[in-house]
Amino acid sequence: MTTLFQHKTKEQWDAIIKTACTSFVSWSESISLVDPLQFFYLAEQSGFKTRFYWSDRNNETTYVGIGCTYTIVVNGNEARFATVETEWKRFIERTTIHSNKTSAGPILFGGFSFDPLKRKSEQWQHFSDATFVVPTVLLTVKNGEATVTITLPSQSEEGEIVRVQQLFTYSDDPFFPSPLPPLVRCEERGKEEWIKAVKQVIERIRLGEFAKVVLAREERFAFADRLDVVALLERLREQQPMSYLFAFEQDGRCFIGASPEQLVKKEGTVCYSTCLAGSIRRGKTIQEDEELGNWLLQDEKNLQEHQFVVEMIKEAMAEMCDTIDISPRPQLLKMRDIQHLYTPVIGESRRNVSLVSLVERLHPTPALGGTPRETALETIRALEPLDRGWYAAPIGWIDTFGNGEFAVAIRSGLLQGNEAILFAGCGVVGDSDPASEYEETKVKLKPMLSALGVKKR
Ligand SMILES: C=C(O[C@@H]1C=C(C(=O)O)C=C[C@H]1O)C(=O)O
Repeated sequence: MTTLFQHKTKEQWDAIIKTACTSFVSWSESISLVDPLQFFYLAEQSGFKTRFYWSDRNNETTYVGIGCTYTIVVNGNEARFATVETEWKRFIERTTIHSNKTSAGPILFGGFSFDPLKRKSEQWQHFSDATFVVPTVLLTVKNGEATVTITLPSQSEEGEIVRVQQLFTYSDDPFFPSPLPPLVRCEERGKEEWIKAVKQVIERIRLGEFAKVVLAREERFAFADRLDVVALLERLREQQPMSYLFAFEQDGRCFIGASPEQLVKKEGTVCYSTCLAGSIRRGKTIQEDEELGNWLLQDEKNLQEHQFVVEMIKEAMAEMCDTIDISPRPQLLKMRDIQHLYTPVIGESRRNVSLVSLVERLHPTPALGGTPRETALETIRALEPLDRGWYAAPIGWIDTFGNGEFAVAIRSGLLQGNEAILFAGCGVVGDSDPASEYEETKVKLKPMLSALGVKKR
């Protein structure tokens, strides 16, 4: 065990890099346990412009990525999933990997946009339809053990190595996230327009055009000062311990959230997915909470919304898996601010089924798009008064063995300087009531709002 690579001299680094006859070199070492957030914080201190944070909903795996040695960017609808997969394979072929553990090594981390056919708005200009990075420095914390993986081009610039070294020299500094600045303004955008869209969708469902469409909206918040991603992550980690925590930051813009929804996870041939749709707030007392939960478990409208998701995920998993296991009825998933109908799915994947092909097949499920998928997407494109960008889309990681996990990036927002843009949506079916759907989006904004310290509006 070493403390964060401090022992390595410049000559030793040079020796590792220069002996590689591939384009990239990656090596991993165990280090003493470090708070992943402190590591994330160090990136800024050392002047790296790209960083990401990921921890899964069971807190089994946390990744912090700093810098970017390799980037995959795809714009447009054509083959964005296949391109990410091919480019990742190409990268692995061109890299010498020194790692003493099978579970440690470089990963590819990134996300997709919800709908590449939607015209990109100004705020999402810097987020492509697929952006994935292999970080220069990766911290992996798995089951209480920490590993650092450094990945560099074999022709690394002198400065790059110095910067990585510098990162480790800061590593013992205490970390002080800045306090969150007070809210100065909030903008509830297009409430009337959104409610009108919900009404239109309800009418068209009743006419039999489609069965379910998810409509989302955004709210904008301006603060007195710059928002500190570290402070926000620290609060999300404390307030939403059962969620996927994610942040992807490039050049001062950060997409961040705490999502309860797994899209898919692959571990060897075992695949996991979840159906999550149908929602109600948490009760103020234990009794009220139970009553609300029981109501949700029996409410026809919510069960129908949920069933569309179950049917689609079941069908997709059955195509990709030899066997699947899915419970016959939903259970409750209780998060801090909201409870959902929840049905987990497990499958044994067919040969040659990759994680990225599962992501492609599953996105968007009717929990975020609708049923049937294509008509729902066209309706969202035409009626929804916003560009979702990376909201409601897959975000996650893949390792060199093809294992990895993607969450659905909901309960999320985009941070830029003093501003936060938050997103929330809900499934609309024939029996939906526009005013209640609007209230539901308010509940779904709560996780990000509480993390931002915004209480009553
Ligand atoms: C669309 C969101 O959430 C999705 C929609 C749900 C619903 O309609 O009940 C529940 C969980 C999520 O799949 C969101 O949080 O923004």
